Amino acid sequence: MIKPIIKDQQLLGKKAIPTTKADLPLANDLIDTLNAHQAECVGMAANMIGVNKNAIIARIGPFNVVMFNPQIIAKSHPYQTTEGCLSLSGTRPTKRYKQITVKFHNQSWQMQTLELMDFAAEIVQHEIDHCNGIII
Ligand SMILES: CSCC[C@H](NC=O)C(=O)O
Repeated sequence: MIKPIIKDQQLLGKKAIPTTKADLPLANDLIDTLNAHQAECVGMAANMIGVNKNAIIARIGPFNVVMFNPQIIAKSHPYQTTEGCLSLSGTRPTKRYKQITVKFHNQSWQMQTLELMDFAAEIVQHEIDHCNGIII
């Protein structure tokens, strides 16, 4: 189901609760809501759709990749960039890493590890920040 986007900075400032297998259906709302905003958005965290759980979605090339309890286990090549967010007006400067390795439970609740670079890595870092209550 398409959910409204949360803009309340106090709600978005909370650290997300770890997900369990019971949270798998959340993937459908993340996919539907991201698809509804595909013109202006490349990723979302569950708290942006009103669910304070540790889950994100990222558009990686043609794929919508849902990650439960994503964790960055390696990162390299820091750089400065500027990002915007559906939950925020304007843009803000931030530090990101060009290359990351992220570990997560996928939509079959299997542990998966992905190495990501450039924009895909940037999206995942942005969404994991949301799960930690950090908005850019
Ligand atoms: C480059 S990272 C930006 C991610 C952002 N999504 C919001 O959480 C968006 O604009 O889609």
